[in-house]
Amino acid sequence: MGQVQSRLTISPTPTKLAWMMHLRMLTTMHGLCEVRQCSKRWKNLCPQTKNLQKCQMSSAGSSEMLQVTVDDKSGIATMTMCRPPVNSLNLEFLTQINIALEKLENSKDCSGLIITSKIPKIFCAGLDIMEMYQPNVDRLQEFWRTLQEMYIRLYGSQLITAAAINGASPAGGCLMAMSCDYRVMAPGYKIGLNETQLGIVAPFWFQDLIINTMGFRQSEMALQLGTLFTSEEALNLGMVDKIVPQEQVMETAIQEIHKWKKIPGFARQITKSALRKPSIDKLHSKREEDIANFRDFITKDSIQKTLGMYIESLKKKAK
Ligand SMILES: CC/C=C\CC/C=C/CC(=O)SCCNC(=O)CCNC(=O)[C@H](O)C(C)(C)COP(=O)(O)OP(=O)(O)OC[C@H]1O[C@@H](n2cnc3c(N)ncnc32)[C@H](O)[C@@H]1OP(=O)(O)O
Repeated sequence: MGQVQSRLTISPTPTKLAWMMHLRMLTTMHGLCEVRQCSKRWKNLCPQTKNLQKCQMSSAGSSEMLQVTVDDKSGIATMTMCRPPVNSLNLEFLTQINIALEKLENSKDCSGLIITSKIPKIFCAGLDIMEMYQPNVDRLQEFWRTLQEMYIRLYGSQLITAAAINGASPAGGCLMAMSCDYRVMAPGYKIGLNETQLGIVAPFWFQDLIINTMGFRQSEMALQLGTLFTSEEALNLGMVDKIVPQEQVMETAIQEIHKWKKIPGFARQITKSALRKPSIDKLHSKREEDIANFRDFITKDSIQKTLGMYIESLKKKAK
């Protein structure tokens, strides 16, 4: 990538639910208008946002879960996930992604976004299963709301968005990739909505997203069977748009965004919004119902038992 203008590093946050709720309230309160007033560089963020970042960093420790860089010349941002071992999405990680998405969305200097991973062979393992196993119910609901938020922000983004899928991308990882405008993937990995294989159910908005991406019939089969597709199968189905060797994934995503940037932005954005708005509106209108449904489903004894067995199988496999 060319000259990097600035870098925003968001580090892990404390785990307390109260803090997460506070964070959400702050991001809502200091959302659109304040961030718009921010200067060109991330380091000149508005006071409220700066404080927010300081809080996060000071309570953080040294690991970096999400790195965001913005290329000065092209206005293309790169969001690199780095939450070992497999970039699974827990409440804190999702919150950081949402904060970064909000900032990028409201920066007049950013026109495109690439999402990728720093973890070898893994794009994103989907939701952190530990969030759903023996959960605290308040946190579980907040977790789901934060995932909804990520989908609404990413699928509804005005930016040109691309997923540079440089590793495995099951379930929530596939959701994240499909929420982008374009997907370029390296060969030899798996991607798909495999929820039924875990004994859980992809909610209606996951279903709508895959249907919007690759059509009803193929989605119907993929969802019921919980199929994880190879990169090549995903390309044939239209789940991803291009396969290139691993080392070319990022550069290809950048080139693709450049191509999209040649289209008048206003026309492209209105078109995108018209196409995606019905799905986003549907989730908005059923948001609380969807959270309650998720909570009631996940906390069932039978589902807890199934999740416990799945966790065990993952642990055994990892040994
Ligand atoms: C009404 C609606 C109701 C419910 C809807 C709920 C929707 C859920 C959507 C989801 O996203 S569910 C999550 C689905 N994800 C998966 O099934 C992925 C499972 N993981 C894998 O298949 C593999 O780990 C991998 C292909 C991603 C990577 O393979 P590999 O490189 O061989 O790593 P390991 O399998 O050895 O795993 C390393 C380490 O990471 C832990 N782990 C893996 N995935 C997750 C995860 N999603 N959440 C939390 N932890 C995960 C795994 O247990 C290993 O941990 P150790 O402590 O044993 O090292």
